[in-house]
Amino acid sequence: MRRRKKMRMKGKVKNYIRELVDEGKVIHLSLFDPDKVDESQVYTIGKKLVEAGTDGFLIGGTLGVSQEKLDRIISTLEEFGLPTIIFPSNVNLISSKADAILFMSLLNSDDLYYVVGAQLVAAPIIKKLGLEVLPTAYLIIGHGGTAAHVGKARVIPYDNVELILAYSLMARYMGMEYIYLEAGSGAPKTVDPIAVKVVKNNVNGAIVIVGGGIRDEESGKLLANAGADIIVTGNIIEQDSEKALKIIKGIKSMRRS
Ligand SMILES: CC(C)=CCC/C(C)=C/CC/C(C)=C/CC/C(C)=C/COP(=O)(O)OP(=O)(O)O
Ligand SMILES: O=P(O)(O)OC[C@@H](O)CO
Ligand SMILES: [Mg+2]
Repeated sequence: MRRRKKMRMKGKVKNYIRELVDEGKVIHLSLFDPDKVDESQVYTIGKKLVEAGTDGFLIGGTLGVSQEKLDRIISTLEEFGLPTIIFPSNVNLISSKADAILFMSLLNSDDLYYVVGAQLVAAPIIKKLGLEVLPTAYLIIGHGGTAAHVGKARVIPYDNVELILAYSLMARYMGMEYIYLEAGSGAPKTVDPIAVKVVKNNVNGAIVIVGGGIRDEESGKLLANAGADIIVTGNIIEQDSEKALKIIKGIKSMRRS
């Protein structure tokens, strides 16, 4: 594989995503959880994911993420010249090595800390580090997983499309540009494609990210067809990287009309 020239994506991630979306492409982002991944495998797995067509990397986890390991994993993934985007669970996951951060607010949390508290503490640090900010509404739906527990989320039922849409509209009206519909890492079921379709069709100008429990090509394509702009997979990369490559290839073969 021709190594993409090592272009710094700092400050260019938002445009990179927007261009891919405008070209009618469905974006795939590979999630590396520093607490779960074997560091010696990061380059090898990353290389396979890039060859399969992944568009960039999310790096983050809920528990057990040390700053040192986070930095080392980001630096390794930087080699591929694709965006490295922090997927934070708390303020300890801010690293100058990354190109951007999903500046997430867990809008359906019962704890203000996860709505505006962590964000308040993080903001001046992000400014100092010059990290590009992707303003994101993080909505935990259905199963929720570790993130729901840690983030004290009042999980939105899978089938409550009306509520998912209301949260998404609220987020957009507050100026957020990305809406992350999260079923939770390792969820037994993904977010419902119907919910994705309703959000994509009704929330003007938002980039819709979908993740949680996507374990096969079929579900990846279903969610992409329903309107997801960005598909995220994490656990399947850790558990069955061959399957992860299939999911990526399936998504990357799609073109929006
Ligand atoms: C903006 C900043 C710096 C912090 C706030 C971030 C927020 C809103 C956190 C609240 C919700 C939360 C705990 C999000 C975690 C997102 C995440 C890293 C999910 C990935 O989950 P995994 O850690 O991979 O799950 P498992 O390890 O259980 O598979
Ligand atoms: O690990 P999976 O289930 O792919 O989920 C990805 C991401 O949405 C987790 O927060
Ligand atoms: Mg984790």
